[in-house]
Amino acid sequence: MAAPPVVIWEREVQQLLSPADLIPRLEDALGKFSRRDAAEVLQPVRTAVPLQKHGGFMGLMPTYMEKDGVLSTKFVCFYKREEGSTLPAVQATVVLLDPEYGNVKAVMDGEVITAMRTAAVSAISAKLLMPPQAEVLAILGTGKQALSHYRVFTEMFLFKEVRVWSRTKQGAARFIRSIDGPVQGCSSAEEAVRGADVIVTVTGSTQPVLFGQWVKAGAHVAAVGACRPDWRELDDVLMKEAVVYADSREGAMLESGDVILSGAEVFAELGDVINGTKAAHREKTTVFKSLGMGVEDAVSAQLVFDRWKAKAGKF
Ligand SMILES: NC(=O)c1ccc[n+]([C@@H]2O[C@H](COP(=O)([O-])OP(=O)(O)OC[C@H]3O[C@@H](n4cnc5c(N)ncnc54)[C@H](O)[C@@H]3O)[C@@H](O)[C@H]2O)c1
Ligand SMILES: O=C(O)[C@@H]1CCCCN1
Repeated sequence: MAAPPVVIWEREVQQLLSPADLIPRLEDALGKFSRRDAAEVLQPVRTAVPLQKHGGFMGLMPTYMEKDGVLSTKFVCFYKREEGSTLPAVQATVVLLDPEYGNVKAVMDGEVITAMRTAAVSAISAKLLMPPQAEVLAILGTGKQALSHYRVFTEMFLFKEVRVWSRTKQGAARFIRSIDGPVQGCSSAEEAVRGADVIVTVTGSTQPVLFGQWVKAGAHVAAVGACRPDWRELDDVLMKEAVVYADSREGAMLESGDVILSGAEVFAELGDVINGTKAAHREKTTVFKSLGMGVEDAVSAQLVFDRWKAKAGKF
């Protein structure tokens, strides 16, 4: 009989994971995913079960990395929350299994993993696609992902100015209080993004919050929210003018309202750029449409588990 699973919760995951260690593993995983070699990564588009009564979805994100011996799934519930709601917008748990025996090895909090790996993948997109000498970063939204994107982007890049916009004054004030570094609060999304070299959209909006006419030619946009086929964060002008990259082409075609409803073409996956099979058009306006992938959670969870074992002196 297999040993019972270990439970690794939020504070411990936080202590065991860092963007600097995660980024090379995520780059490797994105490249493997885009090679579509079933022995490297098997990852179907997530199943989303509607939670009609609560205005949300339960996403199931299984992944198998045969060569690396990693089998995992994330359960993630995400909701469209009304303004003023105190309930969380995203709740996640990652389960790591033994691919040979099929038993669960570890159950871990998925909040820190989701926050960190999503921001790290956006930072990889910026590293590959933002204009050279990018000076101004703008963040639209001030929730959990906004915080993790601020932390990872300011750790990885040197911006002269960071701007943030929230739909509420309280949201912006809370964000500014909780970060440890300079940031300029803006009273409109337009004010925040005009002239910005890199723009991150991390809102719970289902309608466009970023419009192409505001975006400087050559800027890079990492679009992280709007993960349902009828939800938007970006308008048609931006989607049609930009060169569009995605984490998963299939995911974008099935889940991204920004891609589906604008009719924009996905030029490449981030993994294609990492593999050198598609160009990084830094000289053009670029959009990275992030939907989030199970393989990102798989490598993050494996890293947490390896570190946990080393710390506990196990195996
Ligand atoms: N791509 C990925 O891998 C990935 C991973 C996690 C979360 N997400 C998505 O990113 C978004 C942010 O997630 P989070 O965990 O930071 O949520 P959160 O609830 O902590 O923050 C959401 C932010 O969006 C703002 N917002 C909500 N509705 C808005 C509207 N109509 N207009 C403007 N602003 C609005 C809120 O005020 C808040 O600042 C969500 O859409 C979530 O589903 C994507
Ligand atoms: O990949 C993820 O973890 C997220 C969760 C929230 C909805 C979008 N995708």
